[in-house]
Amino acid sequence: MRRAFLMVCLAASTTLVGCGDESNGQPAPDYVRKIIELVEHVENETVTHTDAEKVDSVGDILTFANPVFDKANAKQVATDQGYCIRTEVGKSWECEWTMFLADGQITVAGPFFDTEESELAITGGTGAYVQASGEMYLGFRDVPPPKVEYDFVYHVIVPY
Ligand SMILES: CC/C=C\C[C@@H]1C(=O)C=C[C@@H]1CCCCCCCC(=O)O
Repeated sequence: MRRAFLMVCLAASTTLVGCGDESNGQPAPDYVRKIIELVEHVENETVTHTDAEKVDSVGDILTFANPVFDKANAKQVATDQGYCIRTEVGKSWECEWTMFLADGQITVAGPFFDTEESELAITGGTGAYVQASGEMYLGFRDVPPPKVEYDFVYHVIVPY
């Protein structure tokens, strides 16, 4: 049974499709891995300060809702919205946000570091991304001020 399952599983596999383990004797659901590369343009962000006298303090809340472009940074393909809470002044924030793509939503949670790139966990999704998991890499893009753009690379795992 296990051998037959593995053969079917391997036969169905491509670089994007995998098979789970059989820990309880039953074939685990297959899954699709997808890499989605996007460029976020920071256009709408607001910081609500917990201490009106300071520009940066623990507990500050940053909310945002931005347009998101394709990998070539040529065409808008999505929007996002979310928030981050300041956890360590000058160093890090903790964030949650939703990416709205044409075929569904992807949610993430995790850190944003002021001077380092970060990885966030994919926490779920809707539409084509129901039960999504995986991780998202956030990278800084070198663009002339006052522009701010981020690379968002989603490594999504979706059962099918
Ligand atoms: C300038 C950063 C603006 C938007 C938020 C980012 C985004 O769109 C997705 C994740 C980012 C989270 C940024 C958290 C903190 C940035 C601090 C910038 C500031 O103090 O104004």
